[in-house]
Amino acid sequence: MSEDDRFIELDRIEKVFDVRKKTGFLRRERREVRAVDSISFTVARGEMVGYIGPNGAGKSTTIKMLTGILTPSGGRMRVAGIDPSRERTRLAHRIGVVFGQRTTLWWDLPLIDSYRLMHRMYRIPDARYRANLDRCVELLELGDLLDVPVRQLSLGQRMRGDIAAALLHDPEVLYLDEPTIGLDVISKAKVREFLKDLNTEQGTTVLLTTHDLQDIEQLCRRVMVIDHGRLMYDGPLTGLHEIGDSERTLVVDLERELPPIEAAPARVVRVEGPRQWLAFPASESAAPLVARIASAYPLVDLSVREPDIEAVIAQMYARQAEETVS
Ligand SMILES: Nc1ncnc2c1ncn2[C@@H]1O[C@H](COP(=O)(O)OP(=O)(O)OP(=O)(O)O)[C@@H](O)[C@H]1O
Repeated sequence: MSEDDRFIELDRIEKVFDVRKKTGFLRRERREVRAVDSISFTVARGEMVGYIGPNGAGKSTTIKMLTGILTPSGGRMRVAGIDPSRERTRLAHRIGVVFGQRTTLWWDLPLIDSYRLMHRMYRIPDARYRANLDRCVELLELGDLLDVPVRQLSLGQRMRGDIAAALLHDPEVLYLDEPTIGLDVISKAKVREFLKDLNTEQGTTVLLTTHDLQDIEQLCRRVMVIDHGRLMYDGPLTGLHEIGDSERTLVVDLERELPPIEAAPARVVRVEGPRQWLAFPASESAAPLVARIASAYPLVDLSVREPDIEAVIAQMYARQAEETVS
């Protein structure tokens, strides 16, 4: 494996928090929280990977370790050849971070002043700063916002401002923690479009944490699923359907109301007038089923619906929980 193939590398990384809880007047109970539990993965230079999981799964803790904010309790980690917790400042010049729930911009200053401060803090060469700022202002449509104090920006405007701030120093890696949270549909589309271009045109490596599965569907070919600090899945988004053992749905419009269609292994799950919904295993090909129904029933229209990823993940967690109990 070349250096570029292991641009981000985690080898059995752990993070254990020591939590002290008050249980009485003078009594405190110590408890260990294993937020990240022996996680290993590599991300190649230029990849865009989704990092998903339920609340408290360990996503933010992983990202904080990748930036050097937190030191792992065990394991080995490298980002662009650098050990994040040992050389946090050196790494800072090579990575950009956007935390959707928190801004890195100066609240009371006009947007442009935050950028000027970052220009100096990161010692970005003037020409590069100008070029990056111009590109971000154009693509993220920030032109009219540069003189507005950050606190007056809408959430979507602020998020675009934060993304630009993370990119002024030309980072090779961008970590995004919930970049579309709370945004309206149009702002989400703008942010996604920008990230897609950034990845394909600039070759920026992106690790994306999100609860919005459309972010993943539209941006990432590879997805990692984490739960209880453990990596449960690492592969293409389409593979999640398979391991979720999920079903696809055939929506059939008939010429008139008829008794439920018989077409095993598909089964009718809903009927509304002449429209019937049939569920069938996602692993089965739809073509023979469609052909059989078309030859035996008076069809007007027909469509296949893919399983909902959210449902697939929920199913995956449920199965994992069952396995733990049994
Ligand atoms: N500083 C801390 N001290 C103690 N426990 C912590 C600390 N930070 C996180 N945890 C715990 O570690 C676990 C993982 O938290 P983390 O924030 O990484 O999850 P997450 O996947 O990012 O969740 P969310 O989607 O809700 O942001 C949780 O049980 C959390 O309570």
